[in-house]
Formats: sequence, C-alpha cells, structure tokens
Amino acid sequence: MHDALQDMLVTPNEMAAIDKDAADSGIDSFSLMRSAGMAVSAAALRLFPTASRFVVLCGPGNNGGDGYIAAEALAESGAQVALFSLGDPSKLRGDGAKARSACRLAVVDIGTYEPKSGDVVVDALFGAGLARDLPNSAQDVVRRVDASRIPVLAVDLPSGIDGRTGEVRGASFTAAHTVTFIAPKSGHVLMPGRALSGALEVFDIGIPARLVAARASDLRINGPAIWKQYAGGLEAGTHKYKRGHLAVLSGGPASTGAARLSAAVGLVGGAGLVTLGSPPEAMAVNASHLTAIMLKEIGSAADLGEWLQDKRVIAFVLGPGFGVGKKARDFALMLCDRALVLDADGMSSFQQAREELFEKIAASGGQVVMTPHEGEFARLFPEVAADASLSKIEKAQAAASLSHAVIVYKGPDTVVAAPSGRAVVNVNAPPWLATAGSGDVLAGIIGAHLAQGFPAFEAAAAAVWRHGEAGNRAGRSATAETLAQSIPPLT
Ligand SMILES: NC(=O)C1=CN([C@@H]2O[C@H](COP(=O)(O)OP(=O)(O)OC[C@H]3O[C@@H](n4cnc5c(N)ncnc54)[C@H](O)[C@@H]3O)[C@@H](O)[C@H]2O)[C@@H](O)CC1
Ligand SMILES: [K+]
Repeated sequence: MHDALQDMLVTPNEMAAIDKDAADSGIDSFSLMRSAGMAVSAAALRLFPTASRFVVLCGPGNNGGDGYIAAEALAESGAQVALFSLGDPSKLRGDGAKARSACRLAVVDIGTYEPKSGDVVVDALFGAGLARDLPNSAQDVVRRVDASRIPVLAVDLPSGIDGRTGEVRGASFTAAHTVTFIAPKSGHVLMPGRALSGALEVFDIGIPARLVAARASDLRINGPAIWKQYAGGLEAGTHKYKRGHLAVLSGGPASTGAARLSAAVGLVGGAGLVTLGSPPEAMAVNASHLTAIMLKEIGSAADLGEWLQDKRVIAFVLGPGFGVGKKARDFALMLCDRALVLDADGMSSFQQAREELFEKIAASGGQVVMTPHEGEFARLFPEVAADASLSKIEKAQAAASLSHAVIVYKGPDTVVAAPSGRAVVNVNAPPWLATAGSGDVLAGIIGAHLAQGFPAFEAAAAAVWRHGEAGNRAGRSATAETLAQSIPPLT
C-alpha cells in the first residue's frame, strides 16, 4: 500500500466523497462494485471451506449490490447459495440494480430466512450508508442469526454498526470477519464496532491513492509509523541527561504508591533520570521504597518554583495519587509551560476551574498531555461528553481544541488527539489492561517520552501503544507491577 495511506482511517462521508471523485475522474463505479463483490466471494470461499450453504442477505443500496455480485460469484464457483433481500429488489437503483440483474439466482424476502446449521451468512444489508437504526425486519434477522450462532461475513461493516462512531444502531450482526474496501472506517476501530467486526480485511478495489489522500483527514490507526522518527535518537554516545530528566510529583504519606509506580516506569520507558518530588511528610515512606529513582523534597509552590530553575528537568508527571485540590491546581499551572502529563487527580482538581488551566496551556506553548478515562472526561468536558452526536474520536478532538492540550481519551479504544485535529485510535490493548495502577504506568511512559524530547502527540501515541504491548506481554493476569516489567523497547 502507498505510504501516505498506511494505517489511514476514513469516515463514511469521506469515503462517499472519495467514491464521487473516483466516478468524476472517469473510473467506472460498477467495476469498483464488481471488485468489491468478488473480494467478498473470495473471502467467503477461503474462510469457510466447509460451509454447506452461503446465505447472502442483500439490502437496498450499494452494500446490497456488493452482495448480489458476491452471490453470483459464489454460485459460479459451485457453492450452494441462498439469496434474500431486505425490501423489494425491483426498487434497486444504479449500480445496485445492475448487480441484481447480473445475478441469476432467485431472491426471496428476508423475513422467510430460517437459519440452518452449516449456513454462513454474507451480510450485505447496510454498509457505509446506514443512516438510522436498522429496520425491524433486519433486527429480527440479526437476532435469529445470533441465536443460531451461524458465522457472519460482513460486507464493508456489520449491518447495524455506524461507520463513523462504531455504535450499534438498534442491533448489529456480530461478524467473524469483515471485508472492507480502500481503508478502514472509524467505526471499525471504535468500540463496540471493533469487537463486532471480527477480523478486518481491507481490500483495494482500485481507487487511486491520490484520490483517497486528497479527501482523508489526519486520522490514523496508532502504530510505530506515527512516532518512529523520534524513537531512533538514542545514539551510542548518549548520557543520562541527554536521555532526559523526568520528575514525578508524589502525594501525601498515605498515597505515595501511584507516583512511585509512574516514576519507576519513567526509567523503564527510557528517561535517563527520574526524580520523585515528595512532600516533607512523605519523604520517609518514599525513601524506604526507592533505589534508582532520586528523591527531592517538594512541599510547596515555592519549592517547585526553585526546582523549575533547573532546566535539565525536562518533563513532569502530576496527578497519580497526588490528591485533588488547590495544591494540585497551583502546581499544574506552574508546570504548563514545561512538558507535562496531567493525569488523574491533576485533572480532577480543575473540574470547577478549567478555564484557568486551558488559558494557561494556550498561553504557555508547552507540551501538555491530559489522560482522562471516561469519568474524568465527563467531569472536565461535560458538554462534549453529553453530545451524543459525536464519535469518541470527535469528542477527543473537541476536548483537545478546548483545552489546547493533547488528549489521551482512555478506554479499550483509546484515542489520542491534538488541538490541530490530528488523531490516532489505538487498537493493540487487551481487555485486561484495565487493572488498578494501569493509568499510572501509562502516565510514566508518556513522561519518559516527553523527557526524551518527543513532541506531546507522539509521546502520547507511542506510550499508549507500548502500554498496550506491555499488556499483551504481561498476559491475562497482568498487574500494574507486571505491566511495568513488560514494556517493550521503543524500536
Ligand atoms: N466506497 C466505495 O468506493 C464502494 C462502496 N461500495 C459499497 O457501497 C456501500 C455504500 O452504499 P450506499 O451508500 O448505497 O449505502 P448502503 O448500502 O449502506 O445503504 C443503502 C441505503 O439505505 C438507506 N438507509 C440507510 N439507513 C437505513 C435504515 N436504517 N433503514 C432503511 N434504509 C436505510 C439509505 O438511503 C442508504 O443510501 C458500501 O458500504 C460498500 O459496501 C462498493 O459497491 C464498492 C465501491
Ligand atoms: K454489511
């Protein structure tokens, strides 16, 4: 695939515009549909060699058109095929009508389909054009197929998944495999769409890369291509200050573990030096648990101000176990013009005072990363969280634009978004990554990258990816400690 298209994500609207540009440039749209349908038929034959019958369910638009092409090709290859339509197939238009007339099989109404053991469903009801909840007749079929546990091969998207948001519109098939075209859609990577799509195959139906690149926004699946240009900078002659000094600020004596975890991960993550800044009353407990990490007494804003004179301290992590309140706010506002990971209590402290923070970030030109999970996101960005029309990507982008910070909107489908609108969706995290202390580990990795001089967006994207890999390496019984020991090298 062309480099510019690597890991690209598009929305259904962008895809429709690309489609139109392709047609306007003289490409025959029916030949694109034929490629799509043939790819589906090939996938069905390859993935389900023991199917006793392929049941092709066709909808009223071009997704259905792909289904008619696939059905004809499957029958042509000698497979048993049964063809069902949602709505009257004589009402099909354009390429869909052409595809129907090129298919010799009889078609019957979808309401008559009774799932049988040995069936494989080819779901061509709705794809990128789904604009509202699935009609009741389609929801009924979804339930019948679900109940009978028949495997589903989805064309473009499992019918019922919104291609932009990944949300379920009324009901959705649970696909074993999805064949999509040109590029993955955001609905394939956002939950629950990702889980319901099964294995995703992207088939190139022959739209020129330049047409795709011209319409696509800066939205990608997260992976090493995003940050690799910053990852190779640790040349042989490096020394510890060159690899960057990270500071992590500890909470009081009863809550020091989270910050120590972030600090320990900071070293593993690649910072050359890590210092834990501790209030005086927590110095003893912190000292008794530290070896490679340095300790410095930071009790007041005056102490922090003095520490900030040392420009070799490149990056800060504020939040894990720190405590919610004025001290967190004062510290955060002082740190905005440095590289800062504002996590957990650091963010929650600004629930009633966010404007001051956002203005400071905007004015500072610093590199601030905020890492809200869903609850923290709703506290800091209530109006964005409540807007049901937005996808998770769009929510993260709106929050980044409001706050002027890079937003890591955490979850099984973590989105990293920059104020410019640039965004990545992370797909490598296993479900067991959601364990106590996991967020402290992530904050420490982001801090390590910032200390090494990564820009905030790349620091966050690389950290989210390494955190996901650490989860895969640590396995199902992962704890924050085993995660910290399982972080893979950057390159
Ligand atoms: N992107 C591309 O370049 C290509 C796309 N193709 C196929 O074209 C599909 C998109 O086709 P369409 O735009 O026709 O959209 P769909 O086939 O997904 O939807 C069909 C039509 O149904 C109507 N509709 C939407 N939601 C409905 C609902 N809940 N209940 C009842 N009717 C509803 C809408 O008018 C929509 O246009 C893709 O998913 C893909 O399968 C392929 O033919 C090959 C080329
Ligand atoms: K579909």
